[in-house]
Amino acid sequence: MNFVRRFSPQIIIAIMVIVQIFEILAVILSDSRILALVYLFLLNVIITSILLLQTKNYQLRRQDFIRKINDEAENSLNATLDNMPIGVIRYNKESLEPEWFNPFIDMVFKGNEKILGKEDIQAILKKKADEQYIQIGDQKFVINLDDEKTLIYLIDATKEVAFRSDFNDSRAVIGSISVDNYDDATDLITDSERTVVNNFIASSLENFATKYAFYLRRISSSRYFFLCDYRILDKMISDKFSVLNDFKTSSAEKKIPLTLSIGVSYGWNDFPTIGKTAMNNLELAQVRGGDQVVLRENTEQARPTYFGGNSESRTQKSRTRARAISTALRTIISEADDIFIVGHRFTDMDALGAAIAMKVFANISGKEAFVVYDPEQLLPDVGRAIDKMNKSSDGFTHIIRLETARRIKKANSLLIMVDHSKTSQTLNLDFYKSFEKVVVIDHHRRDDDFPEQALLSYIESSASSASELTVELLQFHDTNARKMSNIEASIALAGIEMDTKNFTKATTSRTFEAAAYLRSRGADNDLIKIIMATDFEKYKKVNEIVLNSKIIFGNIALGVGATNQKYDNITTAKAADTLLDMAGVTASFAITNHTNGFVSVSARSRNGFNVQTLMEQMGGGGHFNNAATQIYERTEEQVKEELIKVLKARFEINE
Ligand SMILES: Nc1ncnc2c1ncn2[C@@H]1O[C@H](COP(=O)(O)O[C@H]2[C@@H](O)[C@H](n3cnc4c(N)ncnc43)O[C@@H]2COP(=O)(O)O)[C@@H](O)[C@H]1O
Ligand SMILES: [Mn+2]
Repeated sequence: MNFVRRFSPQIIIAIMVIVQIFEILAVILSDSRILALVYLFLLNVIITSILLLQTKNYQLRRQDFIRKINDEAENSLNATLDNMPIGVIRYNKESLEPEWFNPFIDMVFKGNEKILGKEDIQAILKKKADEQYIQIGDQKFVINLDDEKTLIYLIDATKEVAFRSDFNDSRAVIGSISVDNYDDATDLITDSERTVVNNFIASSLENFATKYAFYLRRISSSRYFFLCDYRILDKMISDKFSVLNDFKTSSAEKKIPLTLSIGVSYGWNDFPTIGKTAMNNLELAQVRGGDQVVLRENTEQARPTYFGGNSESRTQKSRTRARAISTALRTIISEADDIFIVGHRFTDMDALGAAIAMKVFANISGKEAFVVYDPEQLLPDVGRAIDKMNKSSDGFTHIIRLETARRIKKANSLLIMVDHSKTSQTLNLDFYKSFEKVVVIDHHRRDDDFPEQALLSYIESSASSASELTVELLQFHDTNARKMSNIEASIALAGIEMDTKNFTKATTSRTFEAAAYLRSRGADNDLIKIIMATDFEKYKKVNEIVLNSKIIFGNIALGVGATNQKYDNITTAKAADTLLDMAGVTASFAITNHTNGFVSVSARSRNGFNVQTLMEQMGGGGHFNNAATQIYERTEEQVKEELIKVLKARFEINE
């Protein structure tokens, strides 16, 4: 009864009064009832007609009204599209040509003296796929996409981005600086010379602080810390922490062999944990060989970024640390039921030699110890060494297979990881995970994939080999309780020989001391030669890679295996070793298809060329001049291209 609402109450009362009057008149004036009924009928017809007319008028007026509202809405939508600070673009799905856009888009693009074109649509769609803002002129826009209607909405986010960047820039940064090699460099000098060194360090670091305007504080002659915000850290990152090089160069000019290790962390609030992360980063920078910055945000999932690392590790002259580690290790071993020792995957001679030295160490402490190997990952020379051990007169040699180790391991057993510190490189990840107590002894630069709960870690990247490190620990623990057998000493010496390429690389006086100790324990050169002998067919395969090599960038040798052939680690490693022996070669790389389905790269270098960081960029690692990587789902050719790209970036060659 909508139409009734159109009459006001006064009109309805007036109509009803009139009707009432007419009805009274009709009854009074009519001579008969029939006539009265006729009058009343006519009256009803008139009233009904009035009401019907009223309804029709109302409906017509209502349609006009709706039409008017629609017109107004459309006008204001157009006005909004024309005036709102949001860009709308419709594009052709196939050609990506723009079909229509609102005046705002016209204004943004014209303001930048551009006409919206297909390439702009492509750029917008790409940015959207990368979940990024698009920058047009000085403005930044968030992109919203309606795929179905091929509509792009660009929402101005310039202020939001600026605000966010201001916000991020104000994150707190804590840095911890340590001068590498300070103790050794100042050990034997006079007090006045030491003052010169201290002044040099202080003034260099003050210059660093003034250049970037951060707060620097000295803790001791070789330790400093600094505070700043992310805006300042960002500048240091852009300069790739040039302070490392500046410091190294000017200290070399002054004939002071010093470098810096810096640990930096940043984040929101929680300053104690930012500081703690910075300290952990500093430790990581030092064990990776120093002369570098390790930067990691103070969040669980953040990964470290490395800068520098362009110096080879300096030998720690002092053996105090080795003695302290030897003592700490003795305590840990004495608290365990028994000891299991593992090397890395495809355990090599150095890992086996180190494991055997650790087995003897545990035996001297009165504990039963087992060297674990995996027959599925057995290198020929390691296989020969294990055979020799098993045939020796020592009886049960305690060199056991992985499956046996799994069976006999106890809840309170200790795992010693030798010659590796990355959990991803351990002989068997599940076996590693089954231990609550872990010790790590390694000569590789430490990486982030480090065992979380290591009770003790002894990482000395300046040592030639893991065998050298463990033999040194053993020397501090040598008693008459249990002596190394001839075969054990031979295998440990074979480990040192393998990693030093027969004492031609990475040796220090400590390497020769360890070797001399092993000789005194009966290490036998003939036996070592038999164990380390090269298989004739393997030798031919090494040559296959060497013959298929060329010199790139003037002094880099790059050898590639035959595409239809598969090679094992050692063949690839030996090819890289051989290539490095060529005259004028500073670094060598061998790329092959590995028997296990990935593409393998072995990298070797000399003269201060860091191949570790190169291999890290390609997902691998290793040491400063002996590194490698394994790459899945790529061809040899693709890996070669990637390596060349990484080398170009190293040499700052633009494509
Ligand atoms: N993914 C990785 N992450 C971190 N570090 C890695 C990774 N992959 C390899 N590495 C480390 O890189 C170096 C070099 O490895 P490589 O395979 O090129 O060479 C090693 C052995 O294959 C090789 N080797 C073993 N036996 C012999 C032998 N009889 N003659 C010649 N060469 C041999 O020597 C390298 C052993 O190096 P070590 O383990 O550091 O002692 C290496 O450090 C990997 O751990
Ligand atoms: Mn090894």
